Amino acid sequence: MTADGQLHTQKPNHRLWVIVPAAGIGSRMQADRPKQYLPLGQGYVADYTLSLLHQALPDSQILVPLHHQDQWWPTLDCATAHWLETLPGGQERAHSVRNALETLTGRAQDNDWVLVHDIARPCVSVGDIHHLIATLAQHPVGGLLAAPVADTMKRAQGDQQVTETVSRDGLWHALTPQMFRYGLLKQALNQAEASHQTITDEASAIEALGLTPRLVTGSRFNLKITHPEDLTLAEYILAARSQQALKAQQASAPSPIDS
Ligand SMILES: Nc1ccn([C@@H]2O[C@H](COP(=O)(O)OP(=O)(O)OP(=O)(O)O)[C@@H](O)[C@H]2O)c(=O)n1
Ligand SMILES: C[C@](O)(CO)[C@H](O)COP(=O)(O)O
Repeated sequence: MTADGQLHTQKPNHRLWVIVPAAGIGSRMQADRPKQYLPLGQGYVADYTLSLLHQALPDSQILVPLHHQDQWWPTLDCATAHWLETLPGGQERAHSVRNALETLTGRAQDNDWVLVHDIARPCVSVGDIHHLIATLAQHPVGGLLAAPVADTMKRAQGDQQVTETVSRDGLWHALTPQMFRYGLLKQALNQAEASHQTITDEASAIEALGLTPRLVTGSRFNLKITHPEDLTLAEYILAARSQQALKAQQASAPSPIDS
């Protein structure tokens, strides 16, 4: 990784592998198909996420754990891309990530970085991905994109009666990508599995080893599509981003008097 934070993946001893867990069924979305295959913009949710990751990390292989009954993957524009490989997912997200790490046995070295990003987060930006990689370049543990909690947080009983207000001081929303070294992440997830620990992100498995992942501030636009209204939000975010890109392109284009 060079000083400019760009990851120039040289030969095997400084590789960055990308894992995109995509074996969920999106039950909370209440749609007729898994949410990663719902239409978004000009394509599907999965198309956006995968093509953005490839744009950010063109030299990295992207491993995509899929549900064993996934019938939609072949409909993606990028399904046959050489930089992608699919593999069987698992019962939980952590199992899907573990399966991908197993696939890398004999290919990845312990010191290689592994970046894990939800397929359900199509609005992540290239800038945030590069910022995460640059910030963690020399970090001994690794870390994750995160956004500080801005709302007052309440805890409630099952009937939504408030039981307490939870201090938001030091509270962050864990986002993805999350990035750790191959050997450590494999050890952490295997340990979590062996101790029957329920984990919902890679960082919590690392924390269970007594280590301290680094939070890297990321955009709140990097939402995880989970409930129906999230898809509408994602449409707005991507539309605004392409509008910004168009304006920037127009601003940098030579005006007629320049030519
Ligand atoms: N066994 C699983 C479960 C989830 N995921 C992936 O993990 C990410 C985050 O999970 P979540 O948002 O919970 O997705 P789903 O499990 O599909 O959603 P739900 O919990 O509503 O069913 C998603 O990209 C999902 O595809 C996975 O690879 N393997
Ligand atoms: C990994 C994650 O996106 C970080 O916020 C989140 O934990 C995934 O949780 P899910 O229940 O699998 O959506």
